[in-house]
Amino acid sequence: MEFWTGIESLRSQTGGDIADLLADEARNARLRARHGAMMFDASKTSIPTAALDTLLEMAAGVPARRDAMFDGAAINETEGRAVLHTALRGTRPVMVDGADVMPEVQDTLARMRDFARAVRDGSFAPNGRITDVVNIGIGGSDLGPAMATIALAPFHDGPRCHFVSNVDGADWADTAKGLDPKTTLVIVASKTFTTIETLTNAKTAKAWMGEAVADPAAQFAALSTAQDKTSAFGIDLSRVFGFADWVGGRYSMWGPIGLSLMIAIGPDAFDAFLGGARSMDDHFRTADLAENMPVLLALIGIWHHQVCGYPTRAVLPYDNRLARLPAYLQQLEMESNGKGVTMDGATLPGPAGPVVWGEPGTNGQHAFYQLIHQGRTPVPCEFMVAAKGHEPALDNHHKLLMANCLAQSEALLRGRSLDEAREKVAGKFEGAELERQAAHRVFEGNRPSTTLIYPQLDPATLGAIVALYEHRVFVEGVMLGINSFDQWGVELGKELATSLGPLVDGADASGKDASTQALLAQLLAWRD
Ligand SMILES: O=P(O)(O)OC[C@H]1O[C@H](O)[C@H](O)[C@@H](O)[C@@H]1O
Repeated sequence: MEFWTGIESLRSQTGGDIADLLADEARNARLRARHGAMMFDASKTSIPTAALDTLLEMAAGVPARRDAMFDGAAINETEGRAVLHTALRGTRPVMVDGADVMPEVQDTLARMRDFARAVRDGSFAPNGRITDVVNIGIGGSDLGPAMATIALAPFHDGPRCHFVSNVDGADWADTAKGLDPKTTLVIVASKTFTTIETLTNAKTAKAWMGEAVADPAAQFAALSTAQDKTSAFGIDLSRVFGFADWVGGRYSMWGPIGLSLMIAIGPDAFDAFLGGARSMDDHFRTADLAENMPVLLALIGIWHHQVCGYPTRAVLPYDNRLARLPAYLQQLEMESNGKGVTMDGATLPGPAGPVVWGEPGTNGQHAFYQLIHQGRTPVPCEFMVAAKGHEPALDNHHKLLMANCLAQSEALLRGRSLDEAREKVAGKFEGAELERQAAHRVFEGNRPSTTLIYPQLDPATLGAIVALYEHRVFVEGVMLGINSFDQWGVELGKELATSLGPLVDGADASGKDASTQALLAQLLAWRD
């Protein structure tokens, strides 16, 4: 069925009562997917079984495209590239342009392991044992390892890892403050090695190190597809870890871009992380569409955004160590599917990806949940929670965390009726004031949420969660008929920043619009 025709046909099925729908256990079971020890439950949404069937029909083209991706076809058509981040964690041969890419992937992984071990055991110690690692990168060369390094804190047994991304000198300055240049390893992570933020920070780091050691470049490593540029920067090829252009930046933490994570948690735990993602790949490749977890997430996403018209979705991990997951998913989802053009160049007839945002629970509850519960625009909430924390002595905290997570999805579902609200305030107010006070305490309810649960956040589980979201983005992109693997929308700002460079140094700004001229004039006046 043609996608937008299908979307139109589904609109008449929206607005159902979730509590009523939940009475149908056969429906609920179809909205639950399991993989390994993970369970995803989407039964607290308004999707009726018939709509799920239609959405599954609309996804009929996904398997062929999925297989093309795993097999190395050039599905990133605007850049003429294969999309093979799955090969970075894979074991099967994959042919690109007639050659198997896996030997090189394995070889680079083996070099990363050797280097990570040498840093961790102190055999790599140009000016003393490495105590701190600073990853300098931005976007896909930062968010993945930064998110995962926080997520896997209980598994850290290597040097401390820091992440500098912003061109704002504050980022570097605040990070460098506590560091000893003699015992710091700087990893410059940039797929292209042309990103101005990263190169600016890398040069600053080199100068900082040069004040303390004779050969600063000896304490630098680089992660990039551009070895000519890493060499020009002065980094010896033995510490350059390359990858091919078929790895998209926001899909790259499974390979060299994950080096800082590997140094933090060790090569074995990193292997477990890859293994978790690989198991999700296998599930995605082989499970029936109706039982396929990434497919189910994608169908829920399409139901909420394209069919129901909800403009955003919130990712709410009740897992403090997943604090950076929403930021990571913002890039993964919004850079991949924030598109307005179909693969063949036509304007999309409807919206592509939604706005993705979020914060860990329970913090968000005391900040923005007010709007989620009583604002006029429903926000589909994607909760996640583990059965166990990593602090057995603080299990009372973990039980509260689980109770809060479940309570929020229940509150969104049930709401509070006017009668219940009246009961709450009866005795405190009377007459018209009672009615007024009660009205403020009404929760509409019937608000959708999904919940992903898992036994404990460990490397394999994190790998599986991230791969789950990667494939969800893929399925949504295929169904929308867009290219999820380019990012032309970030180019214009970069070009204009280059043209503004001389202007912030005082060059003639008369070619700029009136607003830009006024802002520039005031900024420059304040610099005098
Ligand atoms: O890894 P790099 O080449 O330095 O790129 C870093 C980031 O910059 C770009 O602007 C893209 O939007 C991102 O997809 C990319 O991850």
